[in-house]
Amino acid sequence: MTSPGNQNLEIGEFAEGSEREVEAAVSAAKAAAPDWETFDVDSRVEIFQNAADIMRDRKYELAATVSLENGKNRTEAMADVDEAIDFLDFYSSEFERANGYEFDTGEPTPGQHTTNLLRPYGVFAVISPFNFPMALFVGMSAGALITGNTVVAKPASTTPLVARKYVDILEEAGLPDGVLNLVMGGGSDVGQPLVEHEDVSGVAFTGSRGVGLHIQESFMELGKRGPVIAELGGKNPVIVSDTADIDEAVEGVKNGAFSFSGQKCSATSRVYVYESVIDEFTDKLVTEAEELTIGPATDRDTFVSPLINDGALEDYQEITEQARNDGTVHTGGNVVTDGDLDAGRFVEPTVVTDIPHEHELAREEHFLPFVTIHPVSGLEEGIEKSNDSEYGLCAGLFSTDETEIDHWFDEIESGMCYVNRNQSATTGALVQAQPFGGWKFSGTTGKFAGGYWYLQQFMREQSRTRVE
Ligand SMILES: NC(=O)c1ccc[n+]([C@@H]2O[C@H](COP(=O)([O-])OP(=O)(O)OC[C@H]3O[C@@H](n4cnc5c(N)ncnc54)[C@H](O)[C@@H]3O)[C@@H](O)[C@H]2O)c1
Ligand SMILES: N[C@@H](CCC=O)C(=O)O
Repeated sequence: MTSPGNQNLEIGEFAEGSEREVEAAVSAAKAAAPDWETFDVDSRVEIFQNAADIMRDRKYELAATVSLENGKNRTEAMADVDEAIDFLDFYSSEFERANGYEFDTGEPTPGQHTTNLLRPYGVFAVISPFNFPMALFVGMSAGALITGNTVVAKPASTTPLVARKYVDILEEAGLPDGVLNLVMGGGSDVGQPLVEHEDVSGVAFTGSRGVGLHIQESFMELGKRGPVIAELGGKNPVIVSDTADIDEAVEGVKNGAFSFSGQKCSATSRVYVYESVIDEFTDKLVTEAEELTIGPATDRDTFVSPLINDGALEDYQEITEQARNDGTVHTGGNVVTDGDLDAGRFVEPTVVTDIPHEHELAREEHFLPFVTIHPVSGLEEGIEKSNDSEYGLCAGLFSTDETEIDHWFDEIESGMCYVNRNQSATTGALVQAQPFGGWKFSGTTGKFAGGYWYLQQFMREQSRTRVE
């Protein structure tokens, strides 16, 4: 494997698993499950707290690995590692606070004594995407493991190294053999047989809508009864009102649309701007986009980093060509090959107008530095168009009118809702403070990662009554 920003730089050679490795991994996870369930709350929590400490000590090395392997710039790579540590800290403290989800429910009638508890399902498959190779791999697998399941985990085929490092960290932190099993490889060679394996009871998946729904359907068809906890894509809308501070809105949309080159499920992708301010907003966004530094992920001042693979580069060329034909490209639309950049997959941040609301460029998730701007007559039209999507992940509003803000919070169909956030209009949720998940086709459970109702999904309830 090579680095997305420099294809002359070898990251390493990695195993490509198949059904045989899946079989061995599931069998190890199944064998380890009974013992792992008997670990008490404190012993389990201690392992994940140890892992968080090790990651804090190795933060710069891990972030550098993320940068080289998946092309995140320095800030984004550090945030990825920080988020992983936050997941470990938060899930540990939550599991501890809930006493492992075991409650004494008292004496329903004299002589009877009852407890109510949540118990693990058994073996979970954890399948993660390339774009948060540390945070999402760590977060999902920690959710499954701390609740007493054993895990077979498959990272994205483009980011195996970060996953390997985390598995080693957990081993060093005290996780017993067989509790977490890593199988590297592709979606159809490893992911699909893993999901379909008869001893896999539940799946935690983050990735595209198509793959996530396919996993859910496979589970149903096979008559499996455990959960498919899937976090899927987004087509995240932002409304800019005529009462907004336009400079703040431009800053928020620029950061939301172009950080990590738009390769975030939370990326800002369509902006509905009141007609009276759309020209000012567009001109300023174009100026800002043109000032962004495009470069290797590890360079200190790089903002726009490379695309993950050749497929993404081809998609970029295709959609920008379509935008030229069907709309107006104000800036961007080109592959960047200046100097050393021809060794990587670099592209310009792209701002487009005159694309009809119904156009697929304004409806499909592209996962690229590409944003469309659309005029609206006011808040109602902005909300109607924002909600007219099969996705419901993140949304933003820029307005200084309290009535508009309250109305938008009530009406917007979205998991994460941000008002006047110049840091980013739609990206950058923090674990625990801003739990992350999607409505509609952006997720399957309505419960959010890094939130107070996440861990329970990995467990099933049991009521125990004993007559004394
Ligand atoms: N909602 C969220 O929290 C969130 C977070 C990050 C990324 N995403 C989404 O992830 C997508 C981008 O990541 P990606 O390109 O890695 O996604 P992807 O769906 O292509 O791949 C995700 C994972 O699924 C595996 N996979 C592929 N086919 C499979 C199959 N048939 N069975 C089982 N596993 C299979 C892949 O190998 C990879 O490990 C975007 O759609 C983005 O919105 C969502
Ligand atoms: N949690 C991240 C997005 C994860 C998906 O790509 C954010 O809030 O930006």
